[in-house]
Amino acid sequence: MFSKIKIDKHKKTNAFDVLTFLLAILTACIMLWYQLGMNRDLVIDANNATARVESDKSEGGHSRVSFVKDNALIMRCTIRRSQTYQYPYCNLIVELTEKPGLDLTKYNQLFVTMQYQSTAPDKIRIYLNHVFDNQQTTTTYPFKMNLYRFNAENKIATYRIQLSDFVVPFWWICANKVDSAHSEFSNVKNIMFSTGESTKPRDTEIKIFKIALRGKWIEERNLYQGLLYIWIVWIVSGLSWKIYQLANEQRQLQKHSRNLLKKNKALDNKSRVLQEQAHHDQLTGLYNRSGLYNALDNLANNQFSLLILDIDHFKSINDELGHDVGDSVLKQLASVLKTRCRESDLVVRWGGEEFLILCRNTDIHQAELLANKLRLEISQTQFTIGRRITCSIGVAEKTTQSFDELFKQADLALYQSKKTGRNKVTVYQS
Ligand SMILES: Nc1nc2c(ncn2[C@@H]2O[C@H](COP(=O)(O)OP(=O)(O)OP(=O)(O)O)[C@@H](O)[C@H]2O)c(=O)[nH]1
Repeated sequence: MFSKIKIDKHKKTNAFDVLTFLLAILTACIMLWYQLGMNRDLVIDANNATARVESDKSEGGHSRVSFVKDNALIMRCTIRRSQTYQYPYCNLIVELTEKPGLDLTKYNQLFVTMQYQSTAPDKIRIYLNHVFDNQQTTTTYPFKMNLYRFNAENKIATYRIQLSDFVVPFWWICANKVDSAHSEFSNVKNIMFSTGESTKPRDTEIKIFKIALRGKWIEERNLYQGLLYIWIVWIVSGLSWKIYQLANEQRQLQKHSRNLLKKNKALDNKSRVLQEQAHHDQLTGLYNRSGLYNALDNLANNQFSLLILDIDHFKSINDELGHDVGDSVLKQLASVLKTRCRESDLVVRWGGEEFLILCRNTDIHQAELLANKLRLEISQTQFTIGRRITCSIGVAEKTTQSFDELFKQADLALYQSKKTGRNKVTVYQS
């Protein structure tokens, strides 16, 4: 009878939670993958590299340099002082590309596998030489030198250098007459290994076995930003979906509640009708026994009198004219009783041709008067059957006795009326 509202909230919540959990796992996997892998590598092997050497000779220096390619790029250099050039050096230049330059911004680490020997201690310099691709540059040099200095050991070792640790050397800033300069890697032509800044005469050897550049497929910032956006979109969509679901459920509940109210009202009406029917006699419409007992509950402390009215020789009407005619007499008599009694009186069909009239706030004398009035009225009523109908009445007053006792007293009085000739009113005498 009642419609069920389908709110599968639990299932929906679970699906959202499971998907959120999966997204969290996926996020963790991506972050782990990023830390352990997701690398892009550019490897320059000594055997395949294009390299050359140079010394300060071109600038008036006396240093000597030689180059050998034998499983490694080997530069041997003798640093010598000179009167004409005061910064002696040797350079081993490894070309990255034949084209103008390589974009190294996608890389963040430089790995160099090398060995360094020197008769006097000094640092090594690595330059990443960025070439300016427009001809309008105002600098003295056509390239920007990104420098990193470090102590190399006299054994084969791999050095890991962050590209962010490269700086533009002070002499380059001075030579180009600029206030400051930031390292730049978008168009790097070559990697240059240079002897240190010491002017002390010495013999040095630099062996380069392998150069590698490593970067991530995606920048760390972009990755975390992307993940953040995905989570924001997910949470906002999830919340919107939940709000939509809640609104939907609320609508359903409101609809259901309206339906229930309607049904409740209909049931109330039906119950009222059934209650009315249960308390009334179907033939006459008067109260029945159940209606009387229901009314008695509210009359416990009230003063009232009881009349029991019984039609005289009713059986003969039934026998002679038929049951239907008898029914019509009962209906007509009920109508007379209803019309003649007060609103506050309770007119009851007790059963068969017997009626009870319960008169509120009525003493025995008033009740007797009413009984006689009714008896007279009935005896003078023109019944449709065209026969005179009379009735006998017994009257008793409620004092302290129970209703059953009161009924017995009125019934005794009725019996007296019948016994002494009918069409009579008898008042119970205790
Ligand atoms: N038509 C009809 N008759 C009923 C109904 N209920 C009871 N009766 C009849 O009422 C008659 C009552 O008869 P009795 O108890 O002998 O009483 P009476 O004939 O009125 O005789 P007294 O009461 O002694 O005057 C019976 O014939 C019942 O069948 C009813 O609902 N309709």
